[in-house]
Amino acid sequence: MSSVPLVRKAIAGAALAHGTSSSPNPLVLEPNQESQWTPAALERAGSTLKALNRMAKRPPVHILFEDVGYTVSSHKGDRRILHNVSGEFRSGELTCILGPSGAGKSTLLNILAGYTSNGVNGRITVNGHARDMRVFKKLSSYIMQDDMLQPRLTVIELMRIAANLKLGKELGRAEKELIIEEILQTLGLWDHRDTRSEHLSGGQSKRLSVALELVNNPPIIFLDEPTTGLDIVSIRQLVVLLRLLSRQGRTIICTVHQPSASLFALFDRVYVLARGLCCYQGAAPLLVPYLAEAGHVCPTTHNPADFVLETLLGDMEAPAQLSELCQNGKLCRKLDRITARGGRKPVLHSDESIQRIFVEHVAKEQTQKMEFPTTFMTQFLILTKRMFIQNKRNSITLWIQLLHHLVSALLLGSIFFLVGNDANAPIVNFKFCLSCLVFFMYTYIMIPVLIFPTEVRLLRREYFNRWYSLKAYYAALTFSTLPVMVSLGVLFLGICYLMSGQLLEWDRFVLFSISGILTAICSEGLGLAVGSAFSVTNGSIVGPAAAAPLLALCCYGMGFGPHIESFMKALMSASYLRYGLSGFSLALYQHRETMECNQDFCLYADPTLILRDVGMANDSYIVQVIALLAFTTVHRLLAYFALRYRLTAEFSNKFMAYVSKFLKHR
Ligand SMILES: Nc1ncnc2c1ncn2[C@@H]1O[C@H](COP(=O)(O)OP(=O)(O)OP(=O)(O)O)[C@@H](O)[C@H]1O
Repeated sequence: MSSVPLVRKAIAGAALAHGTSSSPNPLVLEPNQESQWTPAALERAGSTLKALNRMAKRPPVHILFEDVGYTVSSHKGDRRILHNVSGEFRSGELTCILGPSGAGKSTLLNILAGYTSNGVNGRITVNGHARDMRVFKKLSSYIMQDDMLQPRLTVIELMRIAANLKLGKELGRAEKELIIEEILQTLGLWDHRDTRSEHLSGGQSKRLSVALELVNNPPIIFLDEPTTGLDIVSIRQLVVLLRLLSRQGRTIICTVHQPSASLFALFDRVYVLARGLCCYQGAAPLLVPYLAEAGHVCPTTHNPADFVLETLLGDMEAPAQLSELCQNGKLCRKLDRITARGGRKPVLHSDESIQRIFVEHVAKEQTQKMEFPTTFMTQFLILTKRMFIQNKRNSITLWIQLLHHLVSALLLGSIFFLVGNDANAPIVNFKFCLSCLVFFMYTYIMIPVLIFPTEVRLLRREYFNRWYSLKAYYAALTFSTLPVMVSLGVLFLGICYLMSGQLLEWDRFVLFSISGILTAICSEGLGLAVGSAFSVTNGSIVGPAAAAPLLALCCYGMGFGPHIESFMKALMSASYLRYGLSGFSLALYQHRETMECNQDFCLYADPTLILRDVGMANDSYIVQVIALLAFTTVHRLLAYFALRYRLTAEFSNKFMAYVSKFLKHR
C-alpha cells in the first residue's frame, strides 16, 4: 500500500499549521494540486513526520467499551446519566463524540480517560485486556474542557518543563530540544515560542495544550471540547492537526459541539450520543444513509452534524429509536476505504501485531517500578524552579505584598509607638503582640484561600496526566513561598519592633521573628487546607470563620492568667495562635530586667508579673516553637489530603453520595 496519500495529508496539515496553504481543503489533495506544494513545505512536513514518528515508540491502542453506564447520587435519589452504551475507538483514527448539550459526552470521555470511575458500570478493554489504570494513564493524555496553562511562562519554557518532567533522563537535552522544536513547528507555534502563555490567542492556547501533552508521545489523546471558543480558522487548524496526529497511529477522541459540514468530514469515526444513549457509531460519511434508514432523511444541502442534532432534539422518539437501531453502540458502520478521495485505511498495524506490541509494552511498564517518569527530587527541583520564576514575574503581586507589609508595619509602629519598655503600658505592649499575630494570621490565611482554588484548576491536567506526584508539587509549593514570606515577615517585624521601642537585643528580635514567621507558615497551611477544599467564595467565608474562634481562644485570660479554668486551658491549647502569642510575649519579657517606670509605682515594672497575668508564666519558648511546628504539619497534611481529593472528579460525587445516604437514613 502506498504511503504517498498519507504524506500528502501530513504535508497539507503541516503547511496549514504554518499558514502556507492556499488550498481550501488541504487534507484532500487533487493530483494536479501537487505543484502547489513548495519544496520548503515538503521539507517541513517531511521533517515533521520524521520527528513525531521517531518519538513513536509507543504501542497503538484500541479501546473497546461495552454496556458502560453511569449513575450519580444526590439527595433527590440516583440519576442515570449514561445507559449502558458500547463502542470502539481505534488507533489511527480521529473520533468525534457528537450530541446535544447534556447528552453525556463529557461524562463518557471522563469515564474512558479514567477520570471518573465511581458510579460506573460496564467493561472497558484496551487492546483486548481489561483496562489497567496504572498502565493506561501512562499511555494516555486528557486535555480537559476548561484546560488552563501555567501563566507567566513562555511557550518554549512550558515545553521544556513538560519535556523535563515527562521524559526524564530517557533523552538527553539536545534530543529534548529537537523534539520540542519539531512539535512546535508541527503545531504552528514555533514563531510564538517566546510568547507568554497568557498572551496566546484561544487557538494557540489549545494547540499549546496539545503540544504539551504530545511531548511524551501518548498513543491515546482525549480532548474535551477542544474547539470551544475558537474561530472557524483555528478550529479547522486544530482538527487538521489532530487528524495528522491520528494518522501516525494515535487514537484521538474528542467531543465537539456542532461541527460545520467540512469539519465533520475530517473525522474518521463519529459517535453520536443523546440522553445517555448511543445513537450512531461508525464512519462519518455513513451517518446520513444510516439516518435515512431510520426514516430521517437529511436534505442534500444540510450539514449532517446539524441535521442529526436537530433530529435528536426535535423528535422525542429519535434517541431511543436510533439507539435501538445501532444496538446502543454495539453495531458499528464501517467504510472499507475511510477517506473520500485517494486515501487509505488509517489502520497502521494488524490486530495481531498491535496485540504483541501492546503486551510487550505493558509487561515493560509493569516491571518498571517508577510510577512517574522522573524521581521525586527531580520533580521537586523542576517545580520549585517553575514556581520561583512565576513568582518573580508576578511583580505586581510582589509589590502589593511589599506595600501591604510596609504600610501595616508603619501603622502598627505608630499606634504602639515606644510602648515596649514602658512599665505603665505592658498590656498595651501585649496588644501590640496580638496585633502582629492578627496581621500574620489574616494575611497568610487569606492569600492561599484566594489564590489556591485557581492553582488547583491549573494543577488538575498535569496531575491527572501524571507529570509529577502531588507530594513533589506540594513540597515545591511549600518551599517556593518561603523566601518571600521570610523576607517580608522580617521586614514587617523589624519596622514594628523598632518603632514600638522594644529592647534592642538581637536575641530577643530573633526569637520574636521566629514566632512571627512560624505563625505565618502555620496560617498559610490553614489557608491552603481551606483553599484546597473550597471555592474562592466559600473559602473566603470558611477561612475567617475558622480563624475567629482560634483568635478568641488565643487571648483568653488576659489580666487573670493564674485563674484560667482548666477546661479553657485545654481549649486554648487547640489554638495554634496561642503558641504564636506566647512566643511573642516570651521573646519580649522572659529573662528581662525591671522595666522603666516614670511614676511613683508601676505594678508591671517586673516583667514576670506581666507574663503571670496573661497566663504565660510557666510557658517555655521552645515548647511554643515545637507546638507551632506540629500545627504546621497538621495543617499541611490536611491541605495535602484535601487537595488529593479535590483533584479527582470522584470527590464531589462521593461527597454527594454520603450526604444523600445521610439524608435518606434520617
Ligand atoms: N456529577 C454529576 N451530578 C449530577 N449531574 C451530572 C453529573 N455529571 C453529569 N451530570 C449531568 O449529566 C448530563 C450530561 O453531562 P455532560 O457534561 O456529560 O454533558 P455534555 O454532553 O458534555 O454536555 P455539553 O455539551 O453541554 O458540555 C448533564 O445533564 C449533567 O447535568
